[in-house]
Amino acid sequence: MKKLAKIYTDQDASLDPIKDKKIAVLGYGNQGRAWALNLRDSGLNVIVGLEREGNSWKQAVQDGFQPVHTEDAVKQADIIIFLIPDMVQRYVYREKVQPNMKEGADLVFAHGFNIHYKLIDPPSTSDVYMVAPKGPGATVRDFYTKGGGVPALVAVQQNPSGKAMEKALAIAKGIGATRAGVIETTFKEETETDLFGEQTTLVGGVMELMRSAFRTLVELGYQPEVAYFETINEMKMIVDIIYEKGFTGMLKAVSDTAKYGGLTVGKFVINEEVRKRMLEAAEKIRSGKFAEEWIEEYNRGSPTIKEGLEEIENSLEEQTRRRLKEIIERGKPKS
Ligand SMILES: NC(=O)c1ccc[n+]([C@@H]2O[C@H](COP(=O)([O-])OP(=O)(O)OC[C@H]3O[C@@H](n4cnc5c(N)ncnc54)[C@H](O)[C@@H]3O)[C@@H](O)[C@H]2O)c1
Ligand SMILES: CC(C)(O)[C@@H](O)C(=O)O
Ligand SMILES: [Mg+2]
Ligand SMILES: [Mg+2]
Repeated sequence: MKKLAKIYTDQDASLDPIKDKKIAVLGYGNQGRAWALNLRDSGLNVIVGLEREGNSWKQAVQDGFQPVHTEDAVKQADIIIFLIPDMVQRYVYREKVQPNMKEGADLVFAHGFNIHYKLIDPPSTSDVYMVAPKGPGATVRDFYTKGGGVPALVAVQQNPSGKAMEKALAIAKGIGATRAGVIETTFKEETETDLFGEQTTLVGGVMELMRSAFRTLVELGYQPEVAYFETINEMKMIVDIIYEKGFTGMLKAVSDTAKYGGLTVGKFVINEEVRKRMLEAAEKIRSGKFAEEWIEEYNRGSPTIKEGLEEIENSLEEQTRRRLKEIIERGKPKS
């Protein structure tokens, strides 16, 4: 049998190792805002560090922080958390963090990309660890304010103090993750599985599955509104049941006709060919080829992202959603 994962919860974690430390949260976007607010609400000493006095700065001020420029946050910090885009981290590290950080300050990540692919080479005197929430930033904040927490992975890359894991667990506790549970991993495992998940399932796979089904129905002459409700809108309801009760619970909640069709046609559509492509996607991540391609895309000004977003925004799926928005809003539960 495979070794069971090591899981930590609230009883295994204490805020003590970081309660007297100054924590610099660099970035105030998806994760940055959630972490800064949760860590502050957990009684920790947070300073928000930002590059420019732009939208993030305004948002941080509105949330009661007094943001400072990155280098000023870094100078004071015992713990420096990178919550800026992955592609930006190495430049900010090189230009603002490394020249200004206190010797031995901790470097903390929410995703292993820059360390695993060796884009950042941290000083040997720093603890380097990761707390990677397994959910979007807005959910990290939402669950925390409602007494819960989004599960996370923790990993230690460098540990000159010998206390890196205790501090990783303390941060995980501070953002609410240990209220759920935190799994110990490595930078390699987190980086590769996170990229694989977002590409093949969470972001790419699910979206393209829904879009392909929508387009098939529309091409066959069915009304786009009917196709939208069927192949896109209902997904949330089905996934909510999977979240609450697993696949078994979901299969119980649908008709026998849906069970039979789902159990047979699901495998016909998502077949061995698709699995082969999933393996290819994993290989591209593991070999570093995906990282190389993404760095190159970013260096060219991310044209593929820009085109992709524009194509989706103008797509029939999104046009249909805009038409159905009021119905969807009206139908949402009121409490
Ligand atoms: N988005 C998520 O929910 C999520 C989930 C798990 C892990 N992560 C990881 O968390 C980290 C942050 O991701 P995110 O999605 O929260 O980032 P984001 O795109 O929301 O980051 C935006 C913040 O970074 C700042 N920023 C943007 N460009 C910058 C630049 N050129 N220089 C300096 N600052 C800049 C912005 O001002 C803003 O404050 C990444 O390592 C990511 O992989 C994200
Ligand atoms: C929220 C996700 C997809 O899980 C995260 O991994 C990201 O990169 O945004
Ligand atoms: Mg990711
Ligand atoms: Mg992820």
